[in-house]
Amino acid sequence: MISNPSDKYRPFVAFDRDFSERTWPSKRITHPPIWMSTDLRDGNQSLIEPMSVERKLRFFEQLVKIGFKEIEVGFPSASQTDFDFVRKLVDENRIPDDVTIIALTQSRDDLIQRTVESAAGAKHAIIHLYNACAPAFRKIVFNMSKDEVREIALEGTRLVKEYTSKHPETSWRYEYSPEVFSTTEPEFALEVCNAVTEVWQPTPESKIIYNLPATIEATTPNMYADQIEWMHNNLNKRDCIVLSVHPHNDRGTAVAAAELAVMAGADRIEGCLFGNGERTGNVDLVTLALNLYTQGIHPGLDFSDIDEVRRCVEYCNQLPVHPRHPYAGDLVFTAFSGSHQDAIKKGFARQEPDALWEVPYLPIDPADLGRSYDAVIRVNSQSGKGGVSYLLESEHGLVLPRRLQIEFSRAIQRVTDETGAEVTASHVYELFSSEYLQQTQPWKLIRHRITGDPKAANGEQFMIEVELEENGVVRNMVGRGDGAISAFVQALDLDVRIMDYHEHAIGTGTDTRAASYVELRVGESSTGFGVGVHDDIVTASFLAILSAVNRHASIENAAATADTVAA
Ligand SMILES: CC(=O)SCCNC(=O)CCNC(=O)[C@H](O)C(C)(C)COP(=O)(O)OP(=O)(O)OC[C@H]1O[C@@H](n2cnc3c(N)ncnc32)[C@H](O)[C@@H]1OP(=O)(O)O
Ligand SMILES: CC(C)C(=O)C(=O)O
Repeated sequence: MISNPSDKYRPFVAFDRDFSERTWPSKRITHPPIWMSTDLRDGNQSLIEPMSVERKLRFFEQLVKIGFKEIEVGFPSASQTDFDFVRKLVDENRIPDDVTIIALTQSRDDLIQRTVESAAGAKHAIIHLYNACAPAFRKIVFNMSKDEVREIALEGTRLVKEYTSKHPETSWRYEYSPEVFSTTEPEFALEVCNAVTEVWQPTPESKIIYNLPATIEATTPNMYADQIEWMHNNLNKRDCIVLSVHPHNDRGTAVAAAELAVMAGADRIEGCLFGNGERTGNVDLVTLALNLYTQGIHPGLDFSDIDEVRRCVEYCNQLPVHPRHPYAGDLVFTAFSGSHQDAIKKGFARQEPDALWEVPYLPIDPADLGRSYDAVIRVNSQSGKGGVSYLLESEHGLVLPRRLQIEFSRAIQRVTDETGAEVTASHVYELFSSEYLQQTQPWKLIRHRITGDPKAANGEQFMIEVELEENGVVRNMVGRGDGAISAFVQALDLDVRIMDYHEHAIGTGTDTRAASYVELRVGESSTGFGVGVHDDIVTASFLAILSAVNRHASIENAAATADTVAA
């Protein structure tokens, strides 16, 4: 990089005066624009390996399924593949009646003729003609004056009119793009478009499309919006015009540019799915459509199986969609960090099925896009109790009390810190199970029998006879209490106090099981949890007590071993 970039680059300025009449900043988008997919043309021409006819067909069918009514199908005069593809669509009646195909051409006689030939016979078709109008292109590419460049557009328009009139079986429309509009003087772009209007003679019933491309994105989206609003205000016969935009993403702001352009008066947007296209891409139509959806406006495009769309596009373009791509990436409905997981978990728990969407951190309900909640929360070293407990609850129905969540997430943290890797949902359960459910040393429950006597003295209403193993040795013990749990604790004859107790059912119907969580203090030690899961709720609570006692013993043993080693 050079030390003073202003020696090499100048800020782009569209107007040589302030465009103070702008109104777009206070506008809101209230309905979707007309969408035009240029995946099969602008998207295709940017690929390392352009699509075969088979891939193009598959893409076309996907676009129709999503709900596009305008689809640019290629640059038929550029290659036999493109020409054959368009003919195949027409000859094999593959274009639904409510879909209009678009074919792009340079403004050259032979190319226009072949383009019209490719689409002739379709029910509805648009011939899209372009020529670059920006100063650098006039000087470098064409070496022409403004008048000569305007004449390229007018001559092309006359030829499109002439050749299309020979095929009245097709309902033709016309689209003109002053290519590189983004860096063209607005007055000149206006002059060319108004002159084209005089030649084409559009009507309110049969409108012309003026597409104003940011062929190269040159400035901030607000300036593009100014350019669009100025054209919107000044074009002749505005009621006979569909005003279209075609933003590229050179500065990474194509989506914003398109949105502001719609606020500024654009009726239509051209772009590609997931932002494929020349260099940094065309504007991403998926993001635009779903941005609208999250504002409560149906875009008229259906992305309710976004993974299927993504797979199709990846196959056809032979390019991956980034894992963080808005709405569609593999990781966009996944939270790794603890506070995000905690908030998402709480959000899901409170979200009513038909209420306004309010889950923190998730701008859209993944289910609306056919994504599942399962992938929402994943656990690594950045995760806290929220993610861990969400996985146990969603996968295994275990609703951990808050202090147990904290206790167990420390165990997970130790593993993720050691490995540096993500812990899968099944690994979380394995760790939980070995930490709490499979602790059978020193105590293991064999069987028990409880009898109750309501007339017995206080604290003696329940009697338990319990068979246990202590370090593999069978022991039969008896205890009494005012409940089954206190009777069991008495039978154990250990210095333990139950500090907290929770229980809940897992599942419904005949498959219902019970989970018990016990927070227990042994002697004067700090408290620790135990968990029991069983078909019978009383047995689950005994298992939870033994789990807590056994965990305490194993922690003590580990500490004693560490002391011995240190000594
Ligand atoms: C921004 C965009 O995406 S625009 C679309 C771009 N896409 C493509 O170009 C892909 C398909 N194109 C092609 O395959 C070829 O360009 C073809 C087949 C259309 C034409 O090929 P060629 O005849 O070899 O011409 P080439 O592509 O080199 O174009 C350059 C010539 O066309 C002229 N030209 C460029 N654009 C236009 C235009 N829109 N209208 C008229 N003439 C044009 C140039 O001034 C140049 O003329 P010159 O040879 O007299 O100097
Ligand atoms: C032909 C035009 C619309 C184009 O693709 C562009 O300017 O990017």
